[in-house]
Amino acid sequence: MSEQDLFKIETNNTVGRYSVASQDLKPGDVIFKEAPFAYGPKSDSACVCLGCHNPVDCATLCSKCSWPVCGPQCEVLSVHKDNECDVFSNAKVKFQAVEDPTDVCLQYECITPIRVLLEKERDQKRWEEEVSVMESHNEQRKPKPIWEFNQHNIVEYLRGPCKLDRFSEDLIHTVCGILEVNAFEARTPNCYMIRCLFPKLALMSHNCVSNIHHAVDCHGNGNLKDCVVTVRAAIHIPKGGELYSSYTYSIWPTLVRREFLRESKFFECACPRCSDKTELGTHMSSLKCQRCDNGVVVASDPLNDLCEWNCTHCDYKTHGGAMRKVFAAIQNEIDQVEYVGGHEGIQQRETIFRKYKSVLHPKHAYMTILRSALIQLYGKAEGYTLGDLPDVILERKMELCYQLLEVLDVIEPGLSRIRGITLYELHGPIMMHARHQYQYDAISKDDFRQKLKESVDILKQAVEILTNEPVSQPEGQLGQMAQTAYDQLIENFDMLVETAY
Ligand SMILES: C[S@@+](CC[C@H](N)C(=O)[O-])C[C@H]1O[C@@H](n2cnc3c(N)ncnc32)[C@H](O)[C@@H]1O
Repeated sequence: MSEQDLFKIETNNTVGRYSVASQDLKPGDVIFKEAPFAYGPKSDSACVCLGCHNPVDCATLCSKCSWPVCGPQCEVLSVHKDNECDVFSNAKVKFQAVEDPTDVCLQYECITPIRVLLEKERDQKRWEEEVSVMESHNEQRKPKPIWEFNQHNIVEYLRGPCKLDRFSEDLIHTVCGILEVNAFEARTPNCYMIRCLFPKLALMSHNCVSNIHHAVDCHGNGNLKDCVVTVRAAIHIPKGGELYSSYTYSIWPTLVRREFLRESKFFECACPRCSDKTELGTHMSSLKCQRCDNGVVVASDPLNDLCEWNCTHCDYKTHGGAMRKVFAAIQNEIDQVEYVGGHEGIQQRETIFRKYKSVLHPKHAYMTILRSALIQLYGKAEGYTLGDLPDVILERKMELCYQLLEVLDVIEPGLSRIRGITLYELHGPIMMHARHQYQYDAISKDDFRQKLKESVDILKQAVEILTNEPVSQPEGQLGQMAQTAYDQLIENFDMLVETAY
């Protein structure tokens, strides 16, 4: 079946163009695959190689244009050679040395817009049909500081020193807007972030609970087919059902998601999750009431950021503005430990977890974010590998996984990457814990067999999700590992039961 059969484009006054399924879709069905129109460094990028997009120290420069690359193998990659390299070398625009190559490098702001503009000239048809019609929100962006920033760092730079004055100011601003509103992040094989303009993927409307799954397969070989996205149904989608992706981090609370969408995508999200005081029963925005101890504090009108927040049991009330401050403070605390790994990372996150346990609903977004990080650390951090963990920590890891999955089943249903990873993280502790219990005579052989089967079933679900991920990415590699582990477990199941004691 051709991809045109799987979705079609419709239009309405609220979202503009959007996509609907043109037939019933089941989880995992490939809706389409596409190569980007262009890809390149993100806005606010640090210095990266202009061929493979890995970070560089800027000591090695392209022999033709003198902008940063890893070496001769990267300067000849088409994504650089056929784009900015020509422009910079013809106009003799040199890269200005930077003190710290890991800082944001303003000179890089122009790279991806140049690539879009040059691709427009090479592929006029795709530009006209798929890209020129994209939303740029120029009118909303004009009064914002970003417009002036782009005028100075991109528009004037391209039309002046880069001698690209064949592109009008309006067109360059529109390209900047198209990128800001429509580009998706992807990771290079070394896991560095770039942005890609996928015109079909950008047709999907936003919903804070998405029903599609997209995975970008990036090989770093520097041509356009290098970064192909595969879009699948994450859950059952009936014929005529709208296809939704999520433009935000799904584990943020409503106030934060809506603010992000307002600021960067220029619309007020009113999806069912945002409209519901309880976030579809997850309570990812709710606080525990400090006055009555029985109720939870929820927004009276979640689509109004400044509404009153009330306790469900007593007359306690507060204000959306105050809640936003509370969320910002907690987010800040969590951000501070973002890169702290190992024992320290575990201790610091557990401390924050304990601190907010009596304040936030157990499934609150920030408790969920902490859970997700702790799950990754327990079982991997030094001194905390799965074989090292005592039962009490195995139990902690299982509890964290089950609680996280309860939330993910609602906000990331079906074939979502984070569900796959969490299921994978859960299967190991179940198996390990059951073996210990059996060895201590705390459970019978039949119970052990049952627990082992539960673990294998969970691993199977992880395999079904993660083997859809490209093997160029860590999740795809995890999928391969999970598949091997699953095959071995199935083959040796009886022997494992017999020899575990
Ligand atoms: C990536 S584009 C999606 C395609 C776009 N509708 C079009 O016609 O080109 C994102 C823009 O679509 C609109 N949009 C997407 N989802 C929306 C939603 N749930 N509510 C309102 N507007 C939405 C907003 O204007 C947003 O900036």
